[in-house]
Amino acid sequence: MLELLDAWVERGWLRRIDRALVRWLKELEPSTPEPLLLAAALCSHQYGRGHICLDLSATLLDADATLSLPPEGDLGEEMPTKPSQWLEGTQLEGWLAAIKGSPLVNTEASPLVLVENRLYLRRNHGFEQAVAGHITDRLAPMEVSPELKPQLDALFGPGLNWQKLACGLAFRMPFTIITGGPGTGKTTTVVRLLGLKQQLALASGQKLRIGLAAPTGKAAARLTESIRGAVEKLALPDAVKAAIPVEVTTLHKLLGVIPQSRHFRHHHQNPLHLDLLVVDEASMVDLEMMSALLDALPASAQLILLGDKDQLASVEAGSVLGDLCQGADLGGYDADTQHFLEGLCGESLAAFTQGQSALAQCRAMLRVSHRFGSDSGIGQLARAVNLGQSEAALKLLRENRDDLKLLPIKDDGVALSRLAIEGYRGYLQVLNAERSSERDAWAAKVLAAFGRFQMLCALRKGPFGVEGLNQQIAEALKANGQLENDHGWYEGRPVLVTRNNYTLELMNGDVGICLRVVEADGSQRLRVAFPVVGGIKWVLPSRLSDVETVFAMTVHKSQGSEFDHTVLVLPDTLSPVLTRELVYTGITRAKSCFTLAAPKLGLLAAAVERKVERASGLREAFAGL
Ligand SMILES: Nc1ncnc2c1ncn2[C@@H]1O[C@H](COP(=O)(O)OP(=O)(O)OP(=O)(O)O)[C@@H](O)[C@H]1O
Repeated sequence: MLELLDAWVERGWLRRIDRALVRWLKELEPSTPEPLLLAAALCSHQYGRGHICLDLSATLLDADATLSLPPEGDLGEEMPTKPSQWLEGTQLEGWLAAIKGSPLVNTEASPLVLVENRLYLRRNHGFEQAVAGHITDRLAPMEVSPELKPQLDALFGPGLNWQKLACGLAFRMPFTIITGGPGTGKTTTVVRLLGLKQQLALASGQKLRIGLAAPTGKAAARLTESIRGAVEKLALPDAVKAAIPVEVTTLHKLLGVIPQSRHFRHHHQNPLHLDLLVVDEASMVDLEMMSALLDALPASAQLILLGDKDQLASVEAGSVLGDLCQGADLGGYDADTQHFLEGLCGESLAAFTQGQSALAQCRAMLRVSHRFGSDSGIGQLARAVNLGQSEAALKLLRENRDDLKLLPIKDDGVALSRLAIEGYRGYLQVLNAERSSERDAWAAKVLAAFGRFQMLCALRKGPFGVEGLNQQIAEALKANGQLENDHGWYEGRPVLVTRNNYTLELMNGDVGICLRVVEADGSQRLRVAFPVVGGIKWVLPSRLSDVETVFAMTVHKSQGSEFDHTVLVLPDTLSPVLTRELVYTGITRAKSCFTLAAPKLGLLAAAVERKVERASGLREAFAGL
């Protein structure tokens, strides 16, 4: 087995760390049967791809597809034995028996845990148990005042309105999930909710300690902006408005990062001082972070998660929001919740009682987009993609609507370069035209203009990956006289921070632009301007190590951001990362115009028809409740 794993590592099929785990297990227990060693290697490999566990029965059905082996493009001769070949003839019962019999599994502090057909690395099982446990503790309904209906009617108007019902659920349940697509009013709803809750608390002589958090700095900045706008619009006394926080922090900052460690300052022994916490962009929160967050939240504090369940799952392992929102389209309300919600809206909700579960009682799905009306191309395209209707999606893209464009691209890259030159012209013009403005104001204008256009792509490598596209676009802008240079540090270079830097207080996902500034002594120097709450942070390029040029950005990195015009560049071959969730996330980053640039249109259909599910036991954890 170890030789086989060596061959897989050499081929790039398996990570070194997966093999190291297996070697360690064999050292711990030299008599470990090979089927368990294989399962451990695959389990570790799956974890690297975002899965919380290895589903053994799914693996037996299609081992190579489950692990997407061999990687794209590996057509070499003399293939090593594939997992499917090694497992040929293996029955689930036999595999489970070999796993269960080992002291490495399901014994005290054993490195592996088996639950039904799911094999976990112990720490992942721990995180999953912790998340399920903390949420289960928050599923008991609270008493609701009869005054709630008129109060909600005053905020949302009479009748059936999912925003109102979401708000109602958040008065009834200590844990609430509000999910919905772009512009369905998640922020609006939660701000009205916070206004009402704080108003009631202040009237009874208390003040709620409210926290607002998002997974990345970019998402936090965007949310701060939209919450501030929504609070201003509230028809509430100034004293109440002043008691609603508008500043959103990152989850890392909220929990208190301890540098060089996986631990946080806040945990169950040093909980957060909060009565209510709202976490936006919850689809980006991975299982480990969710576990840390719930551990740090006092039992008395209410938690509200906001997010779009159909977006890509977190970059790190897990698909917490997706798992918790399984079946949310159906409603799934039991008789008590149905009665409560019908009392609030005065209409029958009998159509929303299928698929009942304990979790469904604290979930509301917002169903009407206020940003994209029914005739909006972006809205219709997002819906078609979400439903897996690839033909309808293509038809919409071909209709040449104002807000949807289709750009077939050829090998020479000319069309794409032309689009980039056009798209990035705006911020480069602002950069030059506003140079004489005050320094921070200039940078703020350049950054705002840069945020109006963004190219997104699926992959990192290859001509249609982030590296190839960045190079191509920078070259095109330089050749067109818009940039002074196309490598190293140059004025106009937009950069993305790729790793949290606590010293500089820059977070993974932050975007800055390199500008030539005049120093106090009259000398000129390149500095990178980053938007921060209340101003601009200027950083010398030499202090920035983990950054990359961001004319093109992966869709993964774009989560939590929006751009007026978003271009999604598809690759020329089908890759495992190209999925419905990725295309949907790319489309929904667009505020007013979306362009699909594709060398092969057929790939759109293939991607849209492929929905990924990350293996985890979170759904099962709530199924029986
Ligand atoms: N009930 C409503 N009636 C009219 N307009 C609304 C309503 N709810 C929200 N809006 C408007 O729709 C827009 C989007 O709302 P909001 O930002 O709350 O949505 P969201 O779901 O948080 O969006 P996203 O997370 O995609 O940015 C805002 O301009 C908001 O003022």
